[in-house]
Amino acid sequence: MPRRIKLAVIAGDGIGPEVTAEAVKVLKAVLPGDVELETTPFPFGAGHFLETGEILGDDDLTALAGHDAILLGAVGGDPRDPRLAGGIIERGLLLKLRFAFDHYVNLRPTQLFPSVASPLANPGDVDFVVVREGTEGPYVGNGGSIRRGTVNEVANEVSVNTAFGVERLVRFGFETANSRPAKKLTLVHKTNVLVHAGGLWQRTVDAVSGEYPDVAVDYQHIDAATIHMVVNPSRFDTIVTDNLFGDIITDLAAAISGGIGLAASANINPDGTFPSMFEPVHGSAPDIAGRQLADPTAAILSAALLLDHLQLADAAARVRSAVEADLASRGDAKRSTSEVGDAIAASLSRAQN
Ligand SMILES: NC(=O)c1ccc[n+]([C@@H]2O[C@H](COP(=O)([O-])OP(=O)(O)OC[C@H]3O[C@@H](n4cnc5c(N)ncnc54)[C@H](O)[C@@H]3O)[C@@H](O)[C@H]2O)c1
Ligand SMILES: CC(C)[C@H](C(=O)O)[C@@H](O)C(=O)O
Ligand SMILES: [Mg+2]
Repeated sequence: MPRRIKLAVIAGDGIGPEVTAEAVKVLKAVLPGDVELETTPFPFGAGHFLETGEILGDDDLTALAGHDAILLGAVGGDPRDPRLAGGIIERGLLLKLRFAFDHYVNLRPTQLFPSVASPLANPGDVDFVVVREGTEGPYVGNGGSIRRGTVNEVANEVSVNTAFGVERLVRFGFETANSRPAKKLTLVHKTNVLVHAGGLWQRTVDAVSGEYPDVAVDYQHIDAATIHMVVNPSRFDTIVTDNLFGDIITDLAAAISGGIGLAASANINPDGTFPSMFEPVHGSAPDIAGRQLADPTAAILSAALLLDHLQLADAAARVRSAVEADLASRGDAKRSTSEVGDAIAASLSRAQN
């Protein structure tokens, strides 16, 4: 019996459909003959909301939950569109998925491939992974505003950090660090100012570190971490951090390692109760959408993370090698989104035969 993978595909908005098509193409090219890929498209996104008024209902969550994994392109429209104000898509769709499916690990690997130029003069060996918490922090929606629109307005956005949530993330961080050659974990936070949340994170790292004697532990404040990431990124191996710091630092990580078009991510539910979701770090890029200008590499590398998650490590490694070879072969000539996907898929199909 061939193994069947049921993949839900939320192509989304802007460049989402363009890059997702290439990721699916690559998945089809790399999967061994005894693995069948069944993709089911879901229309969610800003465009779907504007057409139908629907964002993501309970029935939709039930339908998605019946899949082995979710591949997402990007969602979100023009930030100036008043109909999309208040993060209606980001909160009502993307974060709702991450929260409903308990994607408490947001894994964002950063690697400077040998042939890729970094804006840093001396990047050194850039190879680290950010283990970002995905279901807590200031993202939970615990906030509000009083006297809205007046000069006396007061707005709150409370960061929620639970012992349960921090510990499970920190444990995943130590497992990740322990599995990597450098075995180094850096907690990134702001313990000098956010003393309550920071204290919980620091105490949790201290407590769990006792179980991982081979992992060296370091700490950096988020502001200093941005300096180190630019001046000496090779000092990082595994970064453990909260939801918001992780969001910001992974855009910086992308920028130093070849750009946002190469940055992949995985929203993981490690115990497998719910499907994990794989998506590029980037957004829907309305400024370049619909013109085949987007680099699909981030989506393709996200598909490699999906393969890892489904225990298809060989296929994942082959996608990464094909991407590495493709990056090395890139000259000055601009290729379209589908030309990049075609080239990577073709090299995988050739290797298969
Ligand atoms: N996971 C997601 O769905 C996700 C993530 C981030 C932002 N968003 C949403 O996307 C919309 C646009 O957000 P933004 O402009 O802040 O960020 P963005 O990542 O969409 O774009 C930032 C810049 O990077 C460029 N870029 C992004 N992806 C690229 C690619 N694959 N190849 C080449 N260039 C690329 C864009 O052209 C733009 O100049 C917003 O609605 C935002 O909320 C969604
Ligand atoms: C669109 C937004 C909600 C999202 C986040 O902040 O997590 C994005 O920036 C990301 O990095 O995936
Ligand atoms: Mg982000």
